[in-house]
Amino acid sequence: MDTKPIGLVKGPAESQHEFRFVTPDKTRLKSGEFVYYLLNGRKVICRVTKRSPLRLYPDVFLSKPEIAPERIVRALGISTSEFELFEVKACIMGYYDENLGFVNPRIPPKPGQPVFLAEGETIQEVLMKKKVGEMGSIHVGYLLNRDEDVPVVLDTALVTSEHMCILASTGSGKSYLAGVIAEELLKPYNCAALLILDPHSEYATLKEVEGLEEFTGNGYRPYVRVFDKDEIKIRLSELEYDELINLLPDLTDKMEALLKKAYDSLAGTKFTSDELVAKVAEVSGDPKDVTVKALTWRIRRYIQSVEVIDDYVHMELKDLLKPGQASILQLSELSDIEQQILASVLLNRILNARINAEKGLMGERLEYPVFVIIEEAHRFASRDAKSYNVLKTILAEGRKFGVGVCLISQRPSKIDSDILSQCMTQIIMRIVNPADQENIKSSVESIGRELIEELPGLTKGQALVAGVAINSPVLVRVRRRLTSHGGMSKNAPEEWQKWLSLSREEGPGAGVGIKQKQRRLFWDE
Ligand SMILES: Nc1ncnc2c1ncn2[C@@H]1O[C@H](COP(=O)(O)OP(=O)(O)OP(=O)(O)O)[C@@H](O)[C@H]1O
Repeated sequence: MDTKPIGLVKGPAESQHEFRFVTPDKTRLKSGEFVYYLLNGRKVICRVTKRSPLRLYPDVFLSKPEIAPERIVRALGISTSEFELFEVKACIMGYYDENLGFVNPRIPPKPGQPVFLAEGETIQEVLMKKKVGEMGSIHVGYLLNRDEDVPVVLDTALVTSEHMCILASTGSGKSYLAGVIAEELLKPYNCAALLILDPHSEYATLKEVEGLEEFTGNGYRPYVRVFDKDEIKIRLSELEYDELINLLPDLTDKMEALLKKAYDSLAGTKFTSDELVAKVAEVSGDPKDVTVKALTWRIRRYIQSVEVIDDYVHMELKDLLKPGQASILQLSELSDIEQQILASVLLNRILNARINAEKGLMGERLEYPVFVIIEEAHRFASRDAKSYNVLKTILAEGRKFGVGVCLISQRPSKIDSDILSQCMTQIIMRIVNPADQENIKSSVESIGRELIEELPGLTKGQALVAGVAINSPVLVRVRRRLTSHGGMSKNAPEEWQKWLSLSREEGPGAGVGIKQKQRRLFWDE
């Protein structure tokens, strides 16, 4: 890296946090790049926030597109360097002190003081709380503006305790990145207890980690368990009263009162739907009453027919959540309501099990912190979702009990802002929708306006990472996945042509053979 200054400080600093410098550099000092100045021999890292030309070519020099303005300037005997100076605004981040960690000196540089482009090593030392492969680290990718690979690494402890969100328009690479984070969490330097709510069945490919060398060490090998629809069960008696009435449509006040009485007298037992029906009849005092009949019909029609709710079977938390294991719940075949109720019941049980373990209380316990990745989070975290209340509680209080959440969404404006603002690490990729951009500006305070403006210009696999798990917001190109990505965009023309060439091979009338081959082609490859 060049150790010559890249610019000189212009005038007195605007505040303790910001200053401007002048540079002839035409290409390197983009918004989001890092520079430094020296303070008592220490390198104080600053982030470039804006760059503007100091002097523009007169319009008349630009009137003939076939003649470059530099040629006109030279023909007039003026130096082109006069027109090639830029003013750059920089925001002071701080320096790294071995004892104190990251320190903001609050002493801006003096006018005329040199400014240098920060070396990758300095950026890592000052801005990253962890190094690649260090215990408790998540290597998400590399700095976007650099040709050399400057790793961007997050602090797992802060990501998992203070929650995270990944927000972007569809197709920007959210689930690819979430896969990278899940891989990191399953590495031997993390051994996470991870649960993934996967409404599009995109994460099953993480199972490949079990056979990869990179994930083993000191006798450790991660385990990935994929639960499909038939294995995803919650017991009826685990439902809160509110969740129960949410499942039953058009309840009259009388029906609700009856159900509440029956529910309360069964509370604490592992009751079945038949027992609930019997209890409704019993507490009413008149089993032939029309309200009893109407309520019984609803319980049979709307609870006994919902596959995810079972009288006896439920998923054991200890099977779902273990250090070194990822459990992937494939929810694609469940209705929205079933998904929300499942999330609500499961998250409630997880939180209670952690509270029991931390406070030494009786009941179901989980003895270690857990991390839950929730795809399509707007479905679970909007105010009208049945899982809203428990998510709100976990986002507010989960930190104390070791329940961390990663919310992933392409519609952040639909996520309640109280919930979003509790995600203390934010990864934001390309966002085009203005309502979503506004929502991010208001709920994600740590990101400056100038960085938010970069969001529409990001391309697939590029992200803005900010928050507690890193010392400064940075622009990142996401690293390559070690496992395959389950949510690959389909290449339709390629698949159409494969299908046709197969059907030609088989010849006309070979419909059954074509179907079999086609199935093999699309699903087994
Ligand atoms: N960092 C990356 N490197 C290489 N390919 C990537 C990267 N990120 C995303 N892609 C590719 O871009 C496509 C879309 O990515 P992905 O499925 O992660 O998007 P998404 O934001 O989750 O979309 P959706 O909201 O529709 O689920 C996929 O084909 C994926 O393989």
